[in-house]
Amino acid sequence: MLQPLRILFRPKWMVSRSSASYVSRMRYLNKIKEEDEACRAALQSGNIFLYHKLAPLLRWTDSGIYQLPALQTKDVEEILEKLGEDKEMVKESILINCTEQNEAQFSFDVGAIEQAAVEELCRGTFVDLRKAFFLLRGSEAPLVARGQALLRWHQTNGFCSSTGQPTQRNQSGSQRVCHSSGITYYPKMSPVVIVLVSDGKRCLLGRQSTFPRGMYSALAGFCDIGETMEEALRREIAEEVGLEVESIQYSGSQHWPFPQSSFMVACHATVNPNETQVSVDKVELEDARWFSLEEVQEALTIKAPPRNNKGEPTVFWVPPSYAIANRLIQEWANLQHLKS
Ligand SMILES: NC(=O)C1=CN([C@@H]2O[C@H](COP(=O)(O)OP(=O)(O)OC[C@H]3O[C@@H](n4cnc5c(N)ncnc54)[C@H](O)[C@@H]3O)[C@@H](O)[C@H]2O)C=CC1
Ligand SMILES: [Mg+2]
Repeated sequence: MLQPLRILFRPKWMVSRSSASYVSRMRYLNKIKEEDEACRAALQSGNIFLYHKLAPLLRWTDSGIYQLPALQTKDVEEILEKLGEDKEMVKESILINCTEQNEAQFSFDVGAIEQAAVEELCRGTFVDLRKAFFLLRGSEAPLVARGQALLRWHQTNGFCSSTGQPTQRNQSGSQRVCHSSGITYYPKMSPVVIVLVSDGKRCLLGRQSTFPRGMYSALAGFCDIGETMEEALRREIAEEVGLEVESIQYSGSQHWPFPQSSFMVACHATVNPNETQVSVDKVELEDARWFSLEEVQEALTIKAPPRNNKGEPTVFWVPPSYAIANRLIQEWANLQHLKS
């Protein structure tokens, strides 16, 4: 049922980049991920993003977005010393990526230290990622989310679920081992399918009661263990809106940090235009309904929805551009134009 991959969107990395530099960067990253000594050396000259109880340190800019300050390891050591902490703590940093100049990037949670003191020394603020995510630059948002996801995973996997003994991380933080049982634990994501259903003329969007007022999104659901992505997609649509999909086309994927790490696999799907009667599962969704191209186009133009005096949005709007749901909706609208 899954149709062959067709590139609807051209990711930025496909545009023009020398493959040699990409290959050498990935090999370097893999080396420092796997080899403790190499990772310790990379940390010496690396960049660190600070978090406080998982809230990233950010700076508000004049252009109305947050900027992610990258601190040098020696700066973080200095801050720790100024605050009377052991500078060796910096070795707890977790490797998240490396720049095109092969500078390793790490995340480090200073949750045990007084928040305001660190904020003052760093000239930034620790902001809840839910509030900051859509106010970050497109290149920085995935990095912040990845750093947070890895820190959260380490903070919640300190003990072996088989023996109850403490687990030990490697230097990069790419795994944790229980030496008593020999079990190795790796950071985990939950696979989720997200799908934009179309009947050929309209698309189906739904909202959960927890969504901000007026916001509708593509339908999504966690994959059950042992399921293929296609099976999960078919089941979720049947469960949530009582429809049976006829065809599926893969679009793209995204790491999504909320509420925890999900691996979002985004697809388009079609239903029989003669069988479009929606029956909403009210436990999962507050509402789901068909939207015309005109309605969707209007919603796609809204950057920040107008709000009433209680601060609630007053119009129909869709998730912002970083959310893969937005990309699905945009692709669907583009396709309708090509058809007409
Ligand atoms: N990036 C994007 O554009 C969008 C992302 N999403 C994300 O997709 C995810 C899944 O969507 P839902 O409709 O909520 O899923 P869903 O339809 O599977 O319902 C959620 C329920 O599934 C169960 N569940 C099963 N496995 C779970 C797991 N590993 N983690 C948490 N709950 C699990 C829980 O009972 C939970 O209440 C959400 O985390 C949401 O944030 C949703 C829409 C847009
Ligand atoms: Mg759902």
